[in-house]
Amino acid sequence: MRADKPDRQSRSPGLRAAHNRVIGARMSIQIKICGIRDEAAMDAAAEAGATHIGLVHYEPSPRHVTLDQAAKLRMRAPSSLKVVLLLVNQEPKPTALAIEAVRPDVVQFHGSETAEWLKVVKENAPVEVWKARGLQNAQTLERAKAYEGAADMLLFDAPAQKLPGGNGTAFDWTLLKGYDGKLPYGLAGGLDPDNVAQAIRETDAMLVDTSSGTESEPGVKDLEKIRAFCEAARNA
Ligand SMILES: O=C(O)c1ccccc1N[C@@H]1O[C@H](COP(=O)(O)O)[C@@H](O)[C@H]1O
Repeated sequence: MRADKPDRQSRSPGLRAAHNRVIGARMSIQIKICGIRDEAAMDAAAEAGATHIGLVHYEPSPRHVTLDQAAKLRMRAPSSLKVVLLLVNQEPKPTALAIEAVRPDVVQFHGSETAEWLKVVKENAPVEVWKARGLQNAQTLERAKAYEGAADMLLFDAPAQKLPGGNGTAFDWTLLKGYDGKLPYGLAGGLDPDNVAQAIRETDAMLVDTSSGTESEPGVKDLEKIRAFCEAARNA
């Protein structure tokens, strides 16, 4: 399923998959490069055809950017890129301040935020809301349905480790074959230029997201890997 289909949320997963198989070649996957910390990486992502960049505002992460740095990158972002602000378990006031300072297109909640909390954010700010979920088994997939009506998209990632995300580990994508929820989903966790095409072919994800897989070391983007990731995703 791809985001540019207006009826995507009402289509059953079985029909969605069939739809992708029939016209997938004409529809484009959305590509997010997360952990952007400077303009060179942002420009490389835009030139390579990424649709989204992620700015991680989470101090324990090697990709952390301050609100000031995030706001500057946001202001200089090319119009082809949607800017995603990544937050982890922020209290209501810091969340509101972060959204006001950065003015992102999307907020990605990557902690244990509840559906009720996401609804409050959506009611108060003109942003798209994504909820990341670490996927362990069929039960965690089922529990993700709690975000229907609260989030615009789910982002399935590997279960949390040292960090809640950004650990460079993949999960068992076959779990997603059992997904029968109403929300569209994106795929994250250990994606890199070598496995992203397979991930797109084997799942019904509308977006692929990479952080570690496009770095030379934690927190340092590799521009060549960004290009290779986008090319592999576009050609999948
Ligand atoms: O990138 C981070 O440092 C990060 C920190 C805290 C929460 C999420 C984080 N990143 C997100 O994690 C997934 C997977 O990343 P990876 O490709 O496996 O490194 C992705 O959604 C990032 O946006």
